[in-house]
Amino acid sequence: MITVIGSINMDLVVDTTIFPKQGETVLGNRFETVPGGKGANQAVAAARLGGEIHMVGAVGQDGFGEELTANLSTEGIHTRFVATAQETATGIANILLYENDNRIIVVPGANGLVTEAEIDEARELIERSELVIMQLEIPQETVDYALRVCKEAGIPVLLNPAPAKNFKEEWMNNIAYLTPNETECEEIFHSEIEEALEKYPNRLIVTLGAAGARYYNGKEHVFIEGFKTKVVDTTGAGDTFNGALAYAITSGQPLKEAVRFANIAASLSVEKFGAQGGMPTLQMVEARLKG
Ligand SMILES: Nc1ncnc2c1ncn2[C@@H]1O[C@H](COP(=O)(O)OP(=O)(O)OP(=O)(O)O)[C@@H](O)[C@H]1O
Ligand SMILES: [K+]
Repeated sequence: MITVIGSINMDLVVDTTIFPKQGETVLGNRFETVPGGKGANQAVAAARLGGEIHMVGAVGQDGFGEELTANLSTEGIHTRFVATAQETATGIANILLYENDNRIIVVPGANGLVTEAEIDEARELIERSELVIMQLEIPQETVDYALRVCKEAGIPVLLNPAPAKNFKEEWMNNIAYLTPNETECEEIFHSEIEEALEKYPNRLIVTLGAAGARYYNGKEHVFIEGFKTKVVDTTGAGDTFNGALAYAITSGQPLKEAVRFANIAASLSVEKFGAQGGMPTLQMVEARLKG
């Protein structure tokens, strides 16, 4: 059983060919609301593969909150510890798609109210988990506290350090697996990737986009190649990688196989639109692994 402690957002996606200047109004092409937030996305990725997943987080007392909680339940995720905050709205990400790139404004809302009290409430659940997954879209103090709770209980933590600016290197003592992409790795360790990897053998796994992922096994650098595929939308690739890595590790796969499994799962996710849209089932990953 895996517990995910993290963010739950509604992504408000606007696709436009004209970008407004200050004070200007333009007409966009398309608008969609899609469930997101790194916490929820990683929970969905692991659940699609068949993992038993509990989510710890918060939404507001509004329509988006209801919709997002229902979405998690539909994916088979336990939501008993998804709190409904009275004081603030559900977290949102306002995503503007423009000229094959994006501009994003995140309003954390209820995600900012995932506090130590919520961790205490879920403590019994956390202590029963085989693995806890976290990211950095909830308050830093909460991550700090949850890491200490997990350390005391001997529960391994997989931490996806995004956004990287919220990471503290002292946390490494309490982290079993850290999964930055290359930019995040440099931002966190202020050194060459090789040097950081050698400092944390079998614990620091750096994702390399289409190229796959790498880590250091104590003797040599290990590169696990990505699976070449036709990309539709890479949103959610990192989240799929993390959810799948957690699932594979708790299924008893050695690190090398687990990273290969996560690469394959993430390669399937980039073939479809949206963060959660392309997250694969176990059968889909196994079929691609067999080639
Ligand atoms: N174009 C691609 N083709 C195949 N696999 C991909 C591609 N892009 C990403 N992946 C897979 O997704 C994983 C995570 O990608 P990446 O290193 O870009 O992380 P990220 O920056 O956190 O992703 P994102 O923020 O886009 O979700 C990679 O390790 C790889 O397995
Ligand atoms: K996708």
